This record gives sequence, structure tokens and C-alpha cells, in this order.
Amino acid sequence: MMNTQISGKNDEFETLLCFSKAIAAARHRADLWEIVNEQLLENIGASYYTLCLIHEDTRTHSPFLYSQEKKIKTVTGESPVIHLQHPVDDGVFNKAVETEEPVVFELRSLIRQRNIPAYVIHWYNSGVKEMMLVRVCNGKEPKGVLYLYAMKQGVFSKRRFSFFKSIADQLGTGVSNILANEKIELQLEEIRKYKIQLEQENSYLKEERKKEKHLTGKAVGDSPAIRKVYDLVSKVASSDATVLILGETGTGKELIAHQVHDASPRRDKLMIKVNCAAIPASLLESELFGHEKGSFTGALERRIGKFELADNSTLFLDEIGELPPEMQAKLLRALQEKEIERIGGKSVIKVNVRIIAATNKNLEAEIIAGRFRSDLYYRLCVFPIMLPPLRERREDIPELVSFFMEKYAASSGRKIDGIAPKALEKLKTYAWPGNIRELEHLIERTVLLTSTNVITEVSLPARSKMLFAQPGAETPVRSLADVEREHILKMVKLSKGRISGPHGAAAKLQLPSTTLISKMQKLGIRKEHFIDTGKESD
Ligand SMILES: Nc1ncnc2c1ncn2[C@@H]1O[C@H](COP(=O)(O)OP(=O)(O)OP(=O)(O)O)[C@@H](O)[C@H]1O
Repeated sequence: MMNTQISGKNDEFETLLCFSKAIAAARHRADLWEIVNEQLLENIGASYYTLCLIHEDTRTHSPFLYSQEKKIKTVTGESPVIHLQHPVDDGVFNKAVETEEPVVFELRSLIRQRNIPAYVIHWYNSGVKEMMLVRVCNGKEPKGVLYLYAMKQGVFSKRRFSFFKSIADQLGTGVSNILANEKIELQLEEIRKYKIQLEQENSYLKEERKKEKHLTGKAVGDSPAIRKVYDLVSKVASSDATVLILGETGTGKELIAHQVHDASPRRDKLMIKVNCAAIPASLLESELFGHEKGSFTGALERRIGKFELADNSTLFLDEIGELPPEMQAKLLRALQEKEIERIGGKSVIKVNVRIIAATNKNLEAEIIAGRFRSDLYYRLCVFPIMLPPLRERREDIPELVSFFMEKYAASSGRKIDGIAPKALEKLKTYAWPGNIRELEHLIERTVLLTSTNVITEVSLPARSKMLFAQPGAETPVRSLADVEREHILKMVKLSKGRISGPHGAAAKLQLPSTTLISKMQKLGIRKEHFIDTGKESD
């Protein structure tokens, strides 16, 4: 109606002002829809509108907003009719894109032309008489076209073209803001999804770890040697002190690291592990401290390092003795400063990480050889825990054997009721250079190979044919008691079991026989260890 149309410049100016204010506050398509529908259409005198945007391919366009559809999705970045793609060169749209001035079409004559787009026929059939197209730009670049439809002719008069153009300019700014906002919301939505996914993965992993621990992570054994270790674990766990776990391969260093973490106030977070020997030196820095995108060839994405991942938790640095010298310096700095820097990063990141390190190397010897920094050693060796080799806790062998039999019988669906005393004795007298891991693998193999419910045979490596390890066998660290025990046994066997007398073992060892006998008792050497029954060659 004429009385609702803008009649004078002042009204147009006021409309523009209101429009521009509303547009500046619009964040979503639905806001824009509301503004155009409720503030603009009536003032212009149009009944409907469609705002079409040019796609990235620059050859097609589709509706971004249109008057009939309010259910505009705000976050998906997709118009409900996005699938309706039209060519830019459809004989109508391109005419508006090519000129700054609005283009007005009278529909009755337009539809008489050939190859007219289907949407023109649709509007003609809906009773539209006149259609005006105004180019919408972002700066100077054409982004799309605003279609305005009137149910009578003469609404879009030339005299109001500059007003229509100003409206389209405002709309262009509004659309750019909304598209940018939608992009940010999309990214935020993605981050939210990742966050939920990560939280779910995290709790899943924690559950799995709990299950796994229930099955495998139990520290078996009650010998005096291992009890000393449990005692140290319980003393240090509640503090934030750095722990250095030392011991031969397979003695359970990782298991003990988990026990320290699980008994600490940080137990609700996952303990993060880095195996310093398993990662190439060139990748270790990024593994520990992370990197920014593009900081080196191949750094395609930003990566969070294990130090950051272990924030408020525990970082277990396994095989610390293998850490290359330049990384030793960087690790020392991180431990001293309690902050790290990602490769290519511009700022330092504060971290609160409890360190547990482990090694089977003699770090003091490594320092003397110039391969390990003494200052790092002293930083790490705040609270050392030395794990005994299995041969020094033989009392635990029966319990460990039962534990592994049960574990591997269950996982392979076998029924194993026990182990014959003779086979167990054989295990108790072996030197176990690979410690508990070697015992575990042997039991796993035996459970699979045995055809009865009771294990009667265990197949130890060739060197086990002798009681304990042969001199020179590869046992990296051996206690004096162990060497003594082995030598006494050798001499007693050589003396055919005789202890005293000129051909007895005591004479060979240049000891009084009473001293030898008490030593043998102390070392747990019994008759069956050196008397060959003829049934079994140990
Ligand atoms: N006290 C124990 N009770 C039951 N299983 C144990 C015990 N100690 C170690 N194990 C098992 O022995 C295997 C080796 O242990 P772990 O990996 O902790 O040894 P490690 O000293 O860290 O070895 P490496 O120096 O080679 O890394 C694991 O399967 C572990 O579960």
C-alpha cells in the first residue's frame, strides 16, 4: 500500500539507519531473515525476496535467505534450499551481477523469452508482476544478488535506485559477518565434538587400563627383596618427588612405575609413557615437547608433546639411559624450569608433571663414559628404587608361576591345574637373565604346548642344563651371593657331593667344612641341588 511505502528521502534515510543498526547486531541467518522480513519488505513495497549467493566455483548460485523460509539453520552453514543450484549465466542473475545499477524485469514480458530460469516461471505463477535484482557486494567484489518481488508494477522506480543500492550494500556487510560467524561456530562445534570424543576416549582408556591392570598389572611376590620395593613405593607415591627405577631388563620397572602413579594423588589421570630408546633422536624433541604447525618439514599440524599431555599427571620416561645428549640438556631444562617450549613455539608453557624414569643401564658408569650428564642424573635420582633380579627373589618363583599359568590358561581357554614339583624346581634353579619377562614368556609358551592339565616339562634355554648360569653367561648384573652360590655348587658337584675330607668341596674352596655347610644353608643350597638322581639332568 502506498501509505506504507517510503515516500520521501527522510523516510528512506531513517529506514537505512535502522536497517544498518539491526544488521550490525545480526549474528545468524535467522536474525537477518527477521530484519529483512519485518523491517524492510514493507518499506520497500515488495512482497517477497530471495538473497542468492555465488558459490566458490563462481559458476553457480543458490538461495541463502528467502522470505518464505524461516527455519534457517544457523550453524550448519547450509540454506535449506542450498541444493537448488542455478547457473550464474541464467540470463537474469548475470544481468544484475554485471551492473552496479538495479535491474527491473516485468515478468509477463520476461517469461515470453526463451530459456527463462524455472524460478521466474514459479514467481510469475505466484502472481508476481515485477521483479528487481540488486547486486550485493563485499567491498567491490560481487557476492550475490538480492531479488525483490512485487505483486504490482511500478514499485521499483528508478528514482529510488540509490536507496535500493544502499540497502544491498548493508546486506552485503551483514552477509559477510554472518558467514564469518557461521564459520567460527562450525569450527567451535567441531572442537566441541572433538572434546566430547576425547573425553569419551579418555574414560574408555581408563576403564581398559583398569581391566588390564586387574588381569595383568598385579605385582606378585612377597620375598623380602620385593617387599623392600613395595615399602619404598608406598613411601614416595604421595609426594611429587622424581623417582628413578633401576634394575635389569624384565624386572618389572614399568609395573612399579604404574604402582607409584596409581598410589599417587595424580591417579585419576593417565600416566603418560615415553620410551626414549624406541623413538628416533630426530623425533624425540617433538615427542616430548610438541611442535607448532610448519615448524619443520613434515610438521603439517600442531602437535601436543607428552610433557603437556602429562600436565597434572605423571610422565614415565622409560630407558632414560638411551636419551641422546642434546635431549638430556633439554630435558634437564624442562625439569629445572618446570616449563617447556614447543618446537617453533613463541612462548613457554608451564607444566606440572611428576617424573618417573627407568633404566637397566648403570647410569654412574654412563656418566664416567661421558654418555650421560651428571647434572641430569642428580635431578632424576632424587628417590631411587632398585628392583632385584629374579634370581635374588627365587622364593617368589612359585607364586609368579601360578599367576602366569592362571593368566595364560584363561586367555588361551586351557585348563591348567598346576605344575609338577620337578618342573617347578627346575624353574627355581635357573638363572633368569631375562627376569620376570623371561619367566612369563616361558609359562605362556608352556601353557600353549602342554597337552595335559598339569605342566610336567619346562623347556629352558640350553644354558639352563647347568644349575644356574654358567660363568660368562650373559647375566648383566649379579650379586656376590649368587656368584658364591653358583661356585659352591660347582665345587660340590665336582666333589661328587662330598663336603669334607681331602677330596671334598671345602678343601677345594679352602674353607673349614663347618663354614662351608653354614654358607650352604644360608644360600639355600640343598642336597637335591647337587645330587644327580639320574632322572633329570638339571
Ligand atoms: N611382580 C610382578 N608380578 C607379576 N608380573 C610382573 C611382575 N613384575 C613384572 N611383571 C611382568 O613382567 C613383564 C616385564 O615387566 P616390565 O615391562 O615392567 O619390566 P621392565 O623392567 O620395565 O622391562 P624393560 O627394562 O625391558 O623395559 C610384564 O609383563 C610385567 O607385567
